Amino acid sequence: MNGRITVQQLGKAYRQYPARWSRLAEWMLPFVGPLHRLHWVLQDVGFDIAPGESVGLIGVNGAGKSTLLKLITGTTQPSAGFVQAHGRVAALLELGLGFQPDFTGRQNVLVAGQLLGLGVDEVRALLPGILEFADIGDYIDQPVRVYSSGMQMRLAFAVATCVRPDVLIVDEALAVGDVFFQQKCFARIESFTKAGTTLLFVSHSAGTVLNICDRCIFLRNGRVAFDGAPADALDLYQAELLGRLDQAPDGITVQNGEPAPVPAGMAALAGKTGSITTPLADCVGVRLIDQHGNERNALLADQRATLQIDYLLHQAADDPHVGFKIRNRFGAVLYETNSYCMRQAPGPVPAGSVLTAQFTMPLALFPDEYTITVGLGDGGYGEGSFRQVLNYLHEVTSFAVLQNPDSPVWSGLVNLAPQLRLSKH
Ligand SMILES: Nc1ncnc2c1ncn2[C@@H]1O[C@H](COP(=O)(O)OP(=O)(O)OP(=O)(O)O)[C@@H](O)[C@H]1O
Repeated sequence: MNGRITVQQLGKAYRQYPARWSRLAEWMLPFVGPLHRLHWVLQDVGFDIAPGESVGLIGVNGAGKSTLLKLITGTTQPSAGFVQAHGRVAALLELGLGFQPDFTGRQNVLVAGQLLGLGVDEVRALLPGILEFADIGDYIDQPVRVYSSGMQMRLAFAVATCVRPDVLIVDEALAVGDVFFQQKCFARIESFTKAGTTLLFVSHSAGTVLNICDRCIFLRNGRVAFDGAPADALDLYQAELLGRLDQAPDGITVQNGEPAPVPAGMAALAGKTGSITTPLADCVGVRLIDQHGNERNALLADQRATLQIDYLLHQAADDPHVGFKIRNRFGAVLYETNSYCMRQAPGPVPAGSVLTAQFTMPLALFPDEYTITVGLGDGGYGEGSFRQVLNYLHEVTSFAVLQNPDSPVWSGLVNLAPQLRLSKH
């Protein structure tokens, strides 16, 4: 049945030779007998993934995740056992590797599309959508060798996902391009899974696995150590990362990193995926200012920063309110608020005036890239709804949070900055 992945007693071994010349010696002197030993990187792996399931695959470096994905896609052959993915399989593993450097992007799309099993006419019909998604402009008619690696990945992702596959295999380590493009990729992956595509997803991010997957396989030393609920698999994985799996697997829990729910009543702003512009107001500035008053797009974690948003009102507004939203690279909303929710109001603002809102806060975020969405509403009511949305700019800019050498070491999404008290009894 299309979309099913069957894996039975699967094993993969590589030959290991004691020295560089041994491979040659083994070949030239067969009577000496084998000089290699087999290094099993996957052993006795078995599972069945039903059509439409979203399954995470986790494990530390070297656990065998990439090898398993390559066996499923048929890029490499098993040494033992059986593996099959049924239906049309799209794999986002080594994106862009198949491109011919001297062909233009457009020519490569035609070739790559045919490798996916599409006819020339089908690829031509899909081309406008592919170009729109990749968004690399005139570069499409340049040879691929002049592309940046980000551009190659954009184009490769756009082609590989130009039709909905029955099985989608993604290695998140290849998370492509800038933060905006990553969000676009995740949105596309999500639309496929909603429409019934089976997803097998390698990830190191607990938040992403919990958001996307309904089941998770934890590989350890080339074997399936756990197959079941993502939260349990992540507990075990985290325990292995902490080096405690053998001692205390039950005593360790993982912060699941789920984004805070959107406050009730903010749907007027939060529910839109695109931007809204009206002739009533224009956003004329979104800037992040560090604690020394300098405008920056990269700031140190845990330091105070001010987000300044300036709106020029072309028409008088009775009760205007400014808001913002910060998302991470996976599109999760980490924080959002607006002046109405903060119980402050500038009062009526006449036409031609600029309304400036400054939100000052500690940037208690994990070092990474984030996007900012801003909005202006008029007439707040309820828990943060507006009679009228005057402007809403979805992901209008991005900024980076840099590691702060003065902060204690932590991981997760936000720095809860705990006060620690140790005692002995
Ligand atoms: N072609 C190869 N020849 C020999 N050994 C290999 C080969 N490919 C992979 N291995 C070995 O197989 C093991 C599993 O590698 P694999 O890349 O599948 O792990 P992984 O879980 O994907 O790791 P990572 O998270 O670092 O990508 C490793 O010990 C690796 O050195």
